[in-house]
Amino acid sequence: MKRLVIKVGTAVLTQDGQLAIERLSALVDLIAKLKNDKNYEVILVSSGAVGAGFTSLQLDKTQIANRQALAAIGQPLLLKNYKKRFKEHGITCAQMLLIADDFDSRKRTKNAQNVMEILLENKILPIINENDVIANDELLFGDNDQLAAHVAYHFNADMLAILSDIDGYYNKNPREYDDAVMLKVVSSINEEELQMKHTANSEFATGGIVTKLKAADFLMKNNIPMYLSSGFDLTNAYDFLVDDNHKNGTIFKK
Ligand SMILES: Nc1ncnc2c1ncn2[C@@H]1O[C@H](COP(=O)(O)OP(=O)(O)O)[C@@H](O)[C@H]1O
Ligand SMILES: N[C@@H](CCC(=O)OP(=O)(O)O)C(=O)O
Repeated sequence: MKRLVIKVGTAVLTQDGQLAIERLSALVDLIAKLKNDKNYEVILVSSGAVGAGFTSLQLDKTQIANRQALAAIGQPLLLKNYKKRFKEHGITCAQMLLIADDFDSRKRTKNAQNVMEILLENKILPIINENDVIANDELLFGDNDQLAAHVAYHFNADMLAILSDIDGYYNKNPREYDDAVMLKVVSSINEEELQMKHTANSEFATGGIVTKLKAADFLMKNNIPMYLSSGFDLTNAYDFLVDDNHKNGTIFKK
């Protein structure tokens, strides 16, 4: 049986200060298809708590403690929406809030692994986010891309799929250069690419392309492939994840 981790970013889940419910629903439909039709085990890593929190309370999001408070407000809102839509497919959700440090502790990792196996055995959909309230450094410098990579590794996934606001990895930033070309298969990432400036495209996001490259680099070193594709238009994700047909999007694989 295949075990997939799917990570979705803030830009996909929010629009103009609101939750992008249509995109969230489309993501839910894709995951339901993978679980119900293909019998895959799926783990969802979802950003969007800070953005969702801002829909209820407009705190100054340049302050780290405010962003943490927004995450605390937004996380249940996000889960409420996921739960409602997954229920329409007969899927029950569970929430796991983790920070990078949790994977430094063997005991904590083992506890989380035990819980994960019980959830997956029972066909539950685990939804993971960073535990933003306590993850001070993470909110400033970290991101869910790398958390998702650690989730894929520690929970023995066969692949990580990142559904982003960009449809793949290009030889240069496609938002700055019209002649940028998508790299469909990437088998190594060099130091220079890993040191590029953080360039998150949405105001509530912390990632950017570099965090995706770091996630891919970590996974490639551990022989787990990563797929990067659009979370706005899921056509390519359906082709690849449901139909095993790599028409577009980037596969990072050694
Ligand atoms: N070489 C590149 N290929 C693709 N995207 C790039 C590249 N360089 C910079 N970017 C930027 O990275 C963004 C993706 O990161 P981000 O906005 O954080 O996505 P997400 O919200 O899905 O985590 C793209 O929208 C693009 O603006
Ligand atoms: N934990 C934060 C996510 C921050 C983050 O990594 O965002 P993104 O770069 O869009 O994946 C939240 O839920 O708002």
